[in-house]
Formats: sequence, structure tokens, C-alpha cells
Amino acid sequence: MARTHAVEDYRNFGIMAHIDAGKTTTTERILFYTGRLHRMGETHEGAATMDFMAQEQERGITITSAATTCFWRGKRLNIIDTPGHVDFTIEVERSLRVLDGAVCVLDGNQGVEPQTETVWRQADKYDVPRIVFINKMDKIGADFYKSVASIIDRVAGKPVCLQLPIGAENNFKGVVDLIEMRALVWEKEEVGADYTVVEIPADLADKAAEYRTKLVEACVELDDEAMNNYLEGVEPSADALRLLVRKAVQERAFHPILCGTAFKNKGVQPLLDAVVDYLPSPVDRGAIKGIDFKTEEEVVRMPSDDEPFSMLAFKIMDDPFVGTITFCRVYSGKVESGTTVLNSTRDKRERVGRMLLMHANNREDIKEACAGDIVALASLKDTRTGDTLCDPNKAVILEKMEFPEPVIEIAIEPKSKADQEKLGLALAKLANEDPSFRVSTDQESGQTILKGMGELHLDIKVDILRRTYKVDANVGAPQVAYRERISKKVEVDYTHKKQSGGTGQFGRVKLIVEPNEPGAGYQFESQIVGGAVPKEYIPGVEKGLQSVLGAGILAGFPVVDLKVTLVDGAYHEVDSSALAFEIAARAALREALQKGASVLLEPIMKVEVVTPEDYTGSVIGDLNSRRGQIQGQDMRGNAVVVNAMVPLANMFGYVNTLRSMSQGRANFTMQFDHYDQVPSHVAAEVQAKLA
Ligand SMILES: Nc1nc2c(ncn2[C@@H]2O[C@H](COP(=O)(O)OP(=O)(O)OP(=O)(O)O)[C@@H](O)[C@H]2O)c(=O)[nH]1
Repeated sequence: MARTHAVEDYRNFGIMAHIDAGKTTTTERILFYTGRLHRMGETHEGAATMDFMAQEQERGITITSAATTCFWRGKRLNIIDTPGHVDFTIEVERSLRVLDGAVCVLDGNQGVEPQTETVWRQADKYDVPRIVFINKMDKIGADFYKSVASIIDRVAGKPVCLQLPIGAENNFKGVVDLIEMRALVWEKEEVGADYTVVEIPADLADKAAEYRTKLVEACVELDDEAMNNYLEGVEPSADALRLLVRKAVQERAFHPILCGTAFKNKGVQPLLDAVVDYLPSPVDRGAIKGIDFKTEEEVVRMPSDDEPFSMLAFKIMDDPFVGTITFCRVYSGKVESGTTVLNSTRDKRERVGRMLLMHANNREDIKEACAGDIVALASLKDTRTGDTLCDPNKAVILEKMEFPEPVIEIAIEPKSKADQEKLGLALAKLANEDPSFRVSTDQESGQTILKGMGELHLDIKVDILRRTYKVDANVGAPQVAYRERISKKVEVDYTHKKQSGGTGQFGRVKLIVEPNEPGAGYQFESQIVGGAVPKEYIPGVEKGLQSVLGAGILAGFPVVDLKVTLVDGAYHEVDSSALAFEIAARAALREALQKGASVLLEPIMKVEVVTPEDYTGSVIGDLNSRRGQIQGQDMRGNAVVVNAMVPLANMFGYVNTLRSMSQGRANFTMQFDHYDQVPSHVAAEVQAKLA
């Protein structure tokens, strides 16, 4: 496929929101409006197009981030769907990494909600330009101005209204367009309904004038000439205003606010106009930084077809028609199907076979992808999420992604040999698709352990295993992923000696073992001088140490944040070997972990509960009984927000308790915050249970 749109005419954007704010509905409506105008006469039927997994539809949440291409006013829009549940923030980060801008959808009744806050901060981290769509203006209790205020209060954003709502709740009719100073009114509510342009209603004239002034003043701030003219009494034209808003979005000077109701089909076309007018193109976002594959020096790639080819894989998923597909964003250059490229992250060649462009309800085979494109590649061999694919002769590694450690695990036992085989294949696929999901084998029991970011995260994986891969298996209760760490510095001196008959074994190591800074991980250093432990045996020592790290002495959990220094040792001309040193190091470290007063660490979750005031007392009482530490409480609208740090071990099934405690009215979100020492009486229980 030759280039059909200049890179300047691309908008790669995501839609981010709290659960239930209306992201899926908004996306669907966008696809409808763009599709209808692109291919007249096509109707859209059936379930949500973006949520193509049955699991998602049943749970009513969007988990995967798929990409869809559509067109509006001569621009090419690539929508990257971002999930809203906190267990899947990794997916949000992954998609934020490859998009150039975002539409943040708020529920007009709720304003900024906990998960909006999380994704907003992530968007800040990745410097993603944003516009805000205040949705559900038709809903009872919808409050535009309060929602706008919540952007200031809760995420310290800088909202500037481009529209004001006309009417509210059942009477929501349309919007005042503050740029053109006119009103857009939707007479009908069915999908595809169009608006008519009318005068601003008289009762809104003053308010419109007030907000227009705020808009103009925020805009002229960004441009000296416009400011001078304004001071002289000349306002910028509508076109000039749009350019200034565009500049504001790019520079994150402020966040433009639009509103509507996706469900009732009001406000979607102006939202699409805003995507085109204000969100940046790949060119506006500029060069992407990377590291030269050979020299390891920093290099950049411009968003142009003339640059060396580079792209980033950001999502792997199973497609019901094509099989495994890898979503990639092309940053520079071009790639044709049939060519061989380099996966520079893994130093492996990949053949680019079938390439697809995903539309709302069809897949288009393409032969060539160019800078700015988001494409799906079928059947890549070794590429995982976060990998770079590039021109082998001008190889580059684009920034890598970081993935948090999983905090929760479950054991899974296939029921038959056939299930065992299916499970193996399925798990390899799932782990490939989702780097925050890990699979390991328990060294002692031989059980397969699944690790993830939260109860729901693992729930969904098990569901996929059962339904998609038809694996029949017993699944254990979710377990906390504990860690072990020593609490004081110790010195151990250990000699491994077996010298009776035949070839003997001899190795002596003297280690200093000390706790590392939290999060600093494991470090090994050899300070051997003069060959007390010959060089060729040091790898043996390291191997011995490593073998202990996987399973600590308290309850077999991984040992973290440890520094080991090999300070001295001894060897025997004949009897020493790498194996002898491995055994010595292993025994020495186990002794050190004993002497160093190892403690059990547990993941502590940051929990936010939003509850009607009546239940505040019970919510706090209950959190306290879960060893929670209340950090504070605030009012949000007429609800109380309780913040607490609670051990994950005590959060299992919390959703049900909270529901019954509040008659279903309170809700909560949580995410991993840090690891902390388990109180000794609880540690004893954990050890006893595992013994
Ligand atoms: N009244 C009203 N309801 C809406 C509107 N938009 C969406 N909804 C409803 O709100 C609920 C959630 O909408 P979704 O579009 O699934 O929300 P979402 O943000 O995609 O949710 P997740 O996929 O769970 O993150 C559904 O019942 C929608 O019908 C709206 O504009 N007005």
C-alpha cells in the first residue's frame, strides 16, 4: 500500500477513562461516524467492535488494547484502545507509549475518578497531550462545571472549555461552540444523528461570553502577537484560535474541554473535529530517541519515510481469523511484506509476512507500512511486547519499557496429560502477550504457578485458559507473592570438604552478606586478590549463590535486595572444582540468611475506597481490621474518599465485603505500592501454612 496520507495527517490517539465512563461507547460511536462517512450505506450491528473478546463483554470491561484505523475530514485516525482497570495499568502504559495524544473520557456525573487519576498521571509520565470529553451529560446528576472543577482539584489539570452544555440530564440538547460562538443541537438521538447549527440560546449568552473570554485569554497567553492584538481590542479569528488551542495541547499549556453523550449520539462529531484540530501528528511529536545497536550511542529517528526503518511492538494478541498478531507502530522509514528485519532487542531476524490494517469490522491486507502507521503483523517468531524491529543495516533499539513485579500468584494443576500439554502451549502464548503475567514452576512441589498484578488479572487468565484453550485444570486459591530479605550484615566462612576415597571435593568461601537498599536488587562482588579462590571457580560461586536466591530459608520465597561480597577463600590443587565451590557458596549463603535474621516481606497495596458518607465508619473499621493504615479521608462530591495502605494478603475478596457493607454503593481501586516487613505473628502463620 502506497502512502495515502501525509504523516502530518495522522492522528494516533488513545481513549482513556475510568471504568464505565463510556470509553467503549465513545469509541464505537467514533467508528460509526467515521465509517458511515467513509463508506456510505454500511450499517454497524452487533456488539462492541473493540471488545472482541467474550470475556470482556461479559465482565463489561475493556482489557485488551487493540488499534483501529478510521478516517475523518481527510485525516487518518488510528485509535488505540486503552484498558481502564487498575489491574491492567501495564497495558495502559504500553499503549500510552505508542500514541501521540489522548482523549480522556469523564463521566459527567463523577468527574475525575480514581482510575482517571491513575491514567492521567501515567499520561503525564509519558508526556501525552490530552483533550477531555465530559460524557454522559444526559445522565441524572450530570454536572459539567463540577466535572471541570474536578480536573483542577484531583489531577491539577488546566481545563479550558471549548464548549458549554445546552440543557442537562434528560434535557441535554447539544453544545455551545465557544470558538465559533454558535450552538450545535442534536434533534435526534439515534446512532449517526447529525446536528443543526443554531444561535446560542439567550439564557446561555452571558455564560458563553464569560467562558469565551476565558478561552481567548488562555490562548493569547501563548503568542505575543496575538496577545498584543488582544490588548489592542482585536480578538483572534476562529482559525487562529484553533491553532492556538493546538499549540496549547502540544505544549501541555492547558486541557481543552468538550462535552456530550456518546450513548445518545450527541457531541461525537465535534469530538472528532477536535481530535483532528488539536491532537498532534507524529510530525508534531518529533523524533523518537533510541540507542544505536552497534555503538550504543544515542540516536534519533525522525517520523519520515526517508529515515531508516524502525518500529515498536506494543501488543500481541490472538486474532480469531489470523492467529497471533503483533501490533506495531512504525516510527520511521518503511517496511514491505516479504522482507527480513532485525529484532534489535533480541538480536534476532524476523521475516515480515502478512501485514494487516485493522478497521472497525474488517481487516485489510497491506503490502507496505510507512512512518506513523499502526499495523498488525501475523506470525512473527520471536518478537515480544516492547521489542524494536528495524532495518538490519541501520539498527536501533527504541526505548525499552519497564514492567512492575507481579504480586499475586496461583497454582494450577491440569487434570490430564492432554491438558498438561494444552496448558504449556497456552501459557507460553499468554506470557508472550502480557509481560506483567509470569509463569514459573514451584521447585519443591513441581506445580505450575501463575503470577500477576491482582486477583482479577489472574481470574481473567484462568478464564481464557479454560474457555479459549479448553484446558481442564484445578486452580488453587490466590497467594501473596512474598519475598525474603535479611535484616543485618553478617560474615560467614564455609568449607566444603569431601576427601575420603576417590576424587575429593574442596572449596572454602568467606562471604560478607548484607541487606541492599529496598528495590536495589541482588548484587555480587568478588574482592579476591592473589588467587585465594582461582578465577575459574568464581562462576561456580555465583551459581551456588543464585540457586539460593530463588527460594529463601523462611518459606521458600525469592530473596531480594541482597549484597554478597566474596572476600576470601581457599582451594586445593587436586580436589577443587567449580562444583565444589558451588556447593560451598550455596551452603554459605544459606547459613548467612539464617544468621542475618531473614524476614518475610509482603506487598502493601495503596487502596482508595469511595463511599457514601453513611458507611465511612464501617469502611474504616473494616480496613483497620485488615491491618490497614488509614492515610486520610476527603470529600469528593457527596462521597467520602478513604485512602489506606493495606497488605495484599488481607484484600482477597474485598470487593464482596465492600459491596455488602455498603449495599453496593461503595467502590474501590488498589495498586501495588511497596514491600514491607510482615509482623512476626503473621509471618509465623504464613510459615506454618506453607510448612
Ligand atoms: N447515560 C449515558 N450512559 C452512557 C453514556 N456512555 C456510556 N454509557 C453507559 O455507561 C456504561 C459503560 O459504558 P462503556 O462504554 O462500556 O464504558 P467503558 O469506559 O468502556 O467501560 P470499561 O470498558 O469497563 O472501561 C454502559 O452501560 C453505557 O451504555 C452516555 O453518554 N450516557
